[in-house]
Parts: sequence; structure tokens; C-alpha cells
Amino acid sequence: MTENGLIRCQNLWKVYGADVGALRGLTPDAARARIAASEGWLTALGDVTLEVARGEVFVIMGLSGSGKSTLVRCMTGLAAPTLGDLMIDGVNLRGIDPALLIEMRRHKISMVFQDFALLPHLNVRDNIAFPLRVQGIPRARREELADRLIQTVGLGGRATHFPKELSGGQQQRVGIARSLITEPEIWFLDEPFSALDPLIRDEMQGELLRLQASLQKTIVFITHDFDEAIRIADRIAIMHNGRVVQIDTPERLVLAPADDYVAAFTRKIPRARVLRVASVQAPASERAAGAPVSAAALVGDVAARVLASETPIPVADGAGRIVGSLDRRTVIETVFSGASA
Ligand SMILES: Nc1ncnc2c1ncn2[C@@H]1O[C@H](COP(=O)(O)OP(=O)(O)OP(=O)(O)O)[C@@H](O)[C@H]1O
Repeated sequence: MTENGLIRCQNLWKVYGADVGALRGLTPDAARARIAASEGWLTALGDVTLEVARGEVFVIMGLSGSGKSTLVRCMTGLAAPTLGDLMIDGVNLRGIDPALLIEMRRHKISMVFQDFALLPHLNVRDNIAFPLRVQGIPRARREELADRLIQTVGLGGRATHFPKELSGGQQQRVGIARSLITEPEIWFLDEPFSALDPLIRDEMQGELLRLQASLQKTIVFITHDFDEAIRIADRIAIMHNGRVVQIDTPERLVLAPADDYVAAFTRKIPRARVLRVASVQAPASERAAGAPVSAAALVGDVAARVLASETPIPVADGAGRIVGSLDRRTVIETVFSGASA
């Protein structure tokens, strides 16, 4: 663990069942032994240790029931861990003063849920401004801030519409604007786009990346969708039965899966969209000709050029040195490997 993590989970457990409170007085070793021996308990989170860096887009994936929502609920203080520590910017949520937790949830963190959770009797402007109303900010100020965000999320002209007059995508934009109005440092999104149709989903992902580029939030994002994950993630955590089995970049998950579960889980990822040229290139070749491609480029982004060339294309590093070559066959293999699995 470093001191840099904005969110740090240390040996986090969340166990459901009768009498789990009895674990509280035990040493960590005794508690773990007791959990292992208990028949009727459900381990929603088992010994999770991870950290999310400031400014990172951290995606959590895993099958249904693997513990994703529980982990995020613990991170947001909505659920109390059974054992372990959870630090948000150096503050331990275990035993935190309830008033401080409320303060943190009002100012430092915010959440967007799949079901939008808009207030039906409030119009767009008032829905977005609602968290500021809770904070007691005067009406004129909160409307000014809400109107600015209405523009940011592309809802200009709809300030006085009610949720039922909006499409699903528009409603989710209201949810996103509302979650941003308190200027949170950490933004938690639990499958925020999964109820949207593919085109709107694609548009919303673009919107999220645009907002991230301008606002530089730390984002924790749950999704079931690999296309979505590889588009937005810096790193992806793969969960299985309450455990985090691997945390890595999309490229590393494909190249070096930690176990068979991760390998099976990532088999359908389109490799050309995650593998960089540096991972598949051949040594520099005298036959290579033409302007070089970057070793850091995604194979998919240079595929058309390589496929159109009779000869291999030289590969250059960040300093412009030729470090390899890329030929058609390698590109074709990368594009098609995994695709039929
Ligand atoms: N309040 C609760 N009481 C008892 N068990 C719970 C509770 N909340 C969650 N669980 C259990 O904890 C496990 C993890 O649930 P969680 O909702 O975190 O999974 P998930 O990965 O988010 O699933 P999904 O993708 O379906 O949303 C599941 O087996 C679930 O049934």
C-alpha cells in the first residue's frame, strides 16, 4: 500500500448472517477462522485490499453476486464493513463520527445509480440543484450552478421539464449533473448506463470521458460490459465470490490473466482494442518501409494502415527510435484471436 491512494481498502470483509456482530471483538486471525468455519454466513467481500489513485478511472467487473455493489456501498459508507479498514483521503470510515460521514457524503463523494433515482415532482433544474438545497445553499446560487451543469451535460432548454417528459438518456444526464453539483472529488457510478440503449450508452460514455478530461475526478465505475470498461478504464478490478482476483490495465488482463476465471472472463475482449503495438510487434526489419507507427498505439488504431501496406511498417518508440516492425499477419492474428472463443 502506498500513501497516495485516495481510496484504500485494507483486508476488507463484509459478511452477512445471524450473529456476525460476534466477530467484532475477535483478532483478525480469529475472525477469519470463525468466518471459514461458519456454515450459514455469506461472505459478500472476502479480504479485499486495494487502492484507487487520485484522478484514476477504476472499473469494477465480475459476475452477478460477486460483490461489486457491496464494495462500492462500503466505499461510500452506505454499508459498514464487518472487518478491515477503508480510508477515504486518509479518513478511516470504520468508527467514523456519523456527522463527519454525512459531511463527506454531501461534499466529497457522490453516486450515480442505474435507475437514475430522480425526484418525479421536481423539474430538471430542481432535481439537479437538490443536493445544494439539502446543504442550505440559497435558491439563486443553486439555480445558477444547476443551469451551468444543464449546459455541461447537454440539456439546454429542458430546465423546466419533469423527469417523465425526458428520455432515459436525458434522465441519466440529469442524474449525472445532480451528482456533480456538489463538486465531489470521488464519483461512484454503479452501472449508470446499463438501462440505456446502445447508441445513447455510447454517447453517455463519451460524455463521461469528456467530463473526466475537464473535471479530473476520481471515478469508481461498476459495469458488466467489457466494451464500456475498456473504453473508460485506467485499471479494471475483476471480482469473483467476494474476492478481488486481479487488478490491472485491460491490456494486462488479456496478456497475463491471474487465473482461469480471469482468462475466461476476458476471452471475449476484442484484442485489437486493448493490445498495444509494443506487445505484438516483431523485431525491427530491413523490409519495413513507410512512416513508422507508434509502439504505444492500439493495434486496432493502426490496423488499416498495416493491412494496406505490402511491406511491414516500422514501429517507433516515444523518442522516434525504430524499435520493431508490424506486419499484416500479426495484425490479422491480433484482430481475430479471441474473437471466435
Ligand atoms: N443486505 C444483504 N443481506 C444479505 N446478503 C446480501 C445483502 N446484500 C448483498 N448480499 C449478498 O452479497 C453478495 C454480493 O452482492 P452484490 O450486490 O455486492 O453483488 P454484485 O456483484 O453487485 O451483483 P450484481 O452484478 O448482480 O449487482 C450476493 O450474494 C448478495 O446476495
